Amino acid sequence: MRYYVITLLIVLFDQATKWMVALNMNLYDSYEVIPGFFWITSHRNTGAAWGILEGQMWLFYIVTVIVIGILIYYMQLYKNSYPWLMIGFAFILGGAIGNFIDRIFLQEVIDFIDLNIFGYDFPIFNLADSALTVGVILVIIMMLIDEMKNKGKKVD
Ligand SMILES: CCC[C@@H]1OC(=O)[C@@H](C)C[C@H](C)CCCCC(=O)CCC[C@@H](CC)/C=C\C=C(/COC)CC[C@@H](O)[C@@H](O)C[C@H](O)CNC1=O
Repeated sequence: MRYYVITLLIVLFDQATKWMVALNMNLYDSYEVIPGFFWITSHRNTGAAWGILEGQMWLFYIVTVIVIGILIYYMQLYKNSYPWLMIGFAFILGGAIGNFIDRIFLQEVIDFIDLNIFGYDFPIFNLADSALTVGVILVIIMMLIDEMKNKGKKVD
C-alpha cells in the first residue's frame, strides 16, 4: 500500500510544477537555469513523446487506462515480493496519471524541463515523463537482474 504513496507524491509534485509554470509563465517563455544546459520553458504537447501522434487524445486515453490497469494488477500481484520492481511500477503509475490528468482537463500536456544535452536539444518534458522514464529503466534493470539470478539457478 505504501507504494501508492510514491505514486501520489509524484502526481502531486508533477501537477504542482505544471500549474506553477502554467500560471506564472506565458507560453514559450523561457528562463535559463544553467547557462547552455537547462532552461524552464513553458511548452504544450498534444502528442506523446517527441510530439508523436499529435492530437490523438482517445488513443492516449485508451493506452493510458490499459497501462494503469496492467500496473495496478502487477502491483497487487508482486506487492510482497519485489520491492524495487514495485517502486518502478509506482513511478510509471505516477507519471502516467500525471499526464492523464493534463490530457483529460486540457487535451494537452504541460512541458517545461528544457535540456540541451551535449548539443542535442532534447524535447521539452515534465516531471511525469521523468517518473515514467525512471520507472521504465528501474523495471528493466530489475527484470535483467531477476533473469541473471534465474540463469544462475539453472546452472547448479
Ligand atoms: C516519457 C513517456 C512519454 C509520455 O508517455 C505517457 O504519458 C504515457 C503514460 C502514455 C502515452 C500515451 C503512451 C506512451 C508512448 C510511449 C512513448 O511515447 C515512448 C516513450 C519513450 C521514452 C522512454 C520511456 C522516452 C522519453 C521521452 C521524452 C523525455 O522523457 C524524459 C520526451 C517527452 C516529451 O516529448 C514530452 O513532450 C512528452 C509529453 O510530456 C507527453 N508525455 C508522454 O506521452
